[in-house]
Amino acid sequence: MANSVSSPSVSTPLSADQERISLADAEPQIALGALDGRYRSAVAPLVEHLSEAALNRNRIHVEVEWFIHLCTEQALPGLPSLTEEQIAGLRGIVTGFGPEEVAELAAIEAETVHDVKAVEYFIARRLESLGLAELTPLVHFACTSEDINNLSYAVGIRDAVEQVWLPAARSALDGLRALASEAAEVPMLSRTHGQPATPSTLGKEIAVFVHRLDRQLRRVEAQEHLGKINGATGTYAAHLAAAPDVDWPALAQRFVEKLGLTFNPLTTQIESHDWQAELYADIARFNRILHGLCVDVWSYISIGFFRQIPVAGATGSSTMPHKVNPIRFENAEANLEVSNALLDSLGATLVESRWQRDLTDSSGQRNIGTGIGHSVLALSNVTKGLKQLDVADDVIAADLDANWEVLGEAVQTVMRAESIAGTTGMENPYERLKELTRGRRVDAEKMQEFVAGLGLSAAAEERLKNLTPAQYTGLAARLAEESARR
Ligand SMILES: O=C(O)C[C@H](Nc1ncnc2c1ncn2[C@@H]1O[C@H](COP(=O)(O)O)[C@@H](O)[C@H]1O)C(=O)O
Repeated sequence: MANSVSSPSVSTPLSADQERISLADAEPQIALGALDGRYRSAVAPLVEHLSEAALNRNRIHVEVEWFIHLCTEQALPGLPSLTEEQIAGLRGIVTGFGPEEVAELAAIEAETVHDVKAVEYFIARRLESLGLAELTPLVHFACTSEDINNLSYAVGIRDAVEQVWLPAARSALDGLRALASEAAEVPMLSRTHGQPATPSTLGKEIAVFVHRLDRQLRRVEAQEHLGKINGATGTYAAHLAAAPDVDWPALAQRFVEKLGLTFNPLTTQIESHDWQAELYADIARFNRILHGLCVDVWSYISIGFFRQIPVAGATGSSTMPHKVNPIRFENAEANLEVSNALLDSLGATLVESRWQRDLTDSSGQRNIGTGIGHSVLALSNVTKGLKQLDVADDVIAADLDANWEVLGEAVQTVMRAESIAGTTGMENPYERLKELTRGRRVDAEKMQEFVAGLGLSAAAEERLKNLTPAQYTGLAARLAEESARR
């Protein structure tokens, strides 16, 4: 039979010949990325530490402190002692670095086509008004750009993690701890392989995540931030050429430690970035565990174990008015995945550099803020999502009551103990319970009838007669409570 479907129209698409207002040229600029667009408010605190402007402010900070350090240490003949006022003036270049200065620096960089050289010229411009014009050669003295960059990144990453990521992670953990404690005694059917298994409590299952996330968080807290300032190939060659009698490694170490960093004594041109890879691996592992939590909570919501508290005025679905969707956890899942894609890539690529350096790390590191930003965004959504959950004890209880066969494990284990204690008739406990329960639904009556017919000792029979799936939770409540208190 001939095809009766007519061929598609070849008329011009509707918008092709229509003029549109350019979004790319709009002022103020429209963000390309989601973090600077719809999610800006959740990640704005990171701008202080990991934006390009913050990197430049940190570069100015490092250059200025190096200038002061060289004077304080009298590293070169002829260096003056700086007055308090001059030191304050120099540090004022850092504190006064705002939007106008960002634009000024960008204009200098447009000429130098070298970002760190632009910072050097920017500082030099300001020395005159501080009465320090004759010390212009001291700016960036004996430094290669990476001396400034590695220290600036280390300061920025440290501050971003300490002041933004860790507090966000701790907030999410506080929410989880509260849930673990609230649901510590709520018995819940477990599902291993997705099939009914020995019950637990909802709180204990959440506490497992708290415990795991907390361990990763402690690794992040303990992370060292390494820095170096040893010249173009890590040999202090220029330093020694200019001032042979100075103990430059010791002077450099004092400087790095003054910045609150750990001294790296041996490098090529670049700080090796191994500590960054360690940090990103730890954050990525934290992200992965949190992703697991989001998936589990999503699934518990889906089977009704959590009810979501509707937010006044909010809409679930654009067409199905009854719905409250678990969007906070879904958003977090997606952002944790994006975060890890970047953090994994950074961790893998930053630790390699050809010979004494290549510049791939420079371009890669521009994405640190985005990598950490997507994790911060996910954390903020998890924290919000947890606040909108209500434990549905009734649904969880009904699920448990429909699965008495999970007591099979308890009965066969008691029978083994009875057999060892000398009670007769306890042969083949596992096999007998398998016959009763495997792949079958067993209700309370059937299970109790089975137990009564076993010939157990009076004490064991009493214990099993009173056991329900809801009571067969072992130490789950205690484990959850102890963990929530830690
Ligand atoms: O102290 C130095 O500069 C030594 C030099 N190595 C470099 N070290 C650090 N930065 C350098 C280097 N080379 C270039 N650039 C400048 O890096 C910027 C790279 O820009 P992007 O690709 O956007 O990250 C961009 O601004 C580049 O100009 C060397 O020859 O070994």
